[in-house]
Amino acid sequence: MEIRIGEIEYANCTPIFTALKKNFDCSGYHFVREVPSALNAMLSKGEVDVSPSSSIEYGKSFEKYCLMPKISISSIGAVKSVFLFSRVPIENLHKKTIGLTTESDTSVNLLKIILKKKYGHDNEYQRTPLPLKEALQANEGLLLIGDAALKASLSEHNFHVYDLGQQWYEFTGLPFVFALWIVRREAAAQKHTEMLLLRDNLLLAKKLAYDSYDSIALDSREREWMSASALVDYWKTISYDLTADHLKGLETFYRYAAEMELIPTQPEISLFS
Ligand SMILES: C=C(O[C@@H]1C=C(C(=O)O)C=C[C@H]1O)C(=O)O
Repeated sequence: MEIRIGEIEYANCTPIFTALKKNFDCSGYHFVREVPSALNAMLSKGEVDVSPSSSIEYGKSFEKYCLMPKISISSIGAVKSVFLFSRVPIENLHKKTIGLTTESDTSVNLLKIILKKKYGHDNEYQRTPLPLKEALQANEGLLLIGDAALKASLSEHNFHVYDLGQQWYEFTGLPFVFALWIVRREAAAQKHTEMLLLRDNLLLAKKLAYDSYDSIALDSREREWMSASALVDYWKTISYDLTADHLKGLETFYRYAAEMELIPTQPEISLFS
C-alpha cells in the first residue's frame, strides 16, 4: 500500500529527504511538499499518513498519533532558523503586539512560553503573512521560521534578533524539539509492514545524510539563495536525533504548554514499532 509522506518544504528537511530519495526505493511513497502548519492540518485530517510535523501537533492530539523513533528536527542551543525580530530589546516587549508567521505551530507556542515564563511578559499575538519590514510596521515583534527566517536573517535590517533555540537553551539547558516524525495510528495499523520499512529507511537515510552534507548541498535547490558552506553549517547546527535528552526537552516544552493551557494535557510519548 502507498504511504503518503509529508515533506516540509524548508532547507532543514533537504538532507533527510535527499538521502531517502537517492538511496532507497521510494516508488511506494507519495510525497506532499508543504509548510509545517499545512502538513499539521493534513496529518490531522488523514490526508497524509506520516510527516515531519510541528511537535505541538503531537502534543495537541497524541491519542491519534505515534512517533518515529530516533528522528526529529531539533536544536541544542541556537537553531539559526527560528527568530523573533523586534523593534525593541526583548526585555521591553511587555504588552506589545507580536506578529506570528502563518507557517508555524510549535514555534508560536515556544515564543509564548519564552515571553511569559522567561521574561514575565503579557503579549498580544496576531498571525501575519507579511514579510519582515512590513510586518514590523504593524507590530513590535515578528516570529519567522524556516526558509523565510533564514532569508530574513541574511537580509539587511536594523532589528533586534533572538534565536528561539538559544533562548530555550538558556532557559532550560535542554534541546528543543521543533518537529517530530508523526505517524497516524490508523495508518500505522493499516500499512504496518510498509511503515516499518519506512522507519528503517529513514534511520539509514539520517546516517547517510550526516555523512554527505557537502554533496547534498552542492545539488540542493537552496543553492539559489544560500551558499553551500552556509547550508552545511546550518545542517550541522540542526540535530536530527531524538535521544533521551531531546525527550526531556520535549516533555519540558509540553509541561509549560499544558500549564499555560496551550495544549489540553501533558501528552504520553508513544513510539511507533
Ligand atoms: C527549525 C525549524 O523547525 C520547524 C518549526 C516548526 C514549527 O514552528 O511549527 C515546524 C517544523 C520545523 O520545520 C524551522 O523550520 O526553522
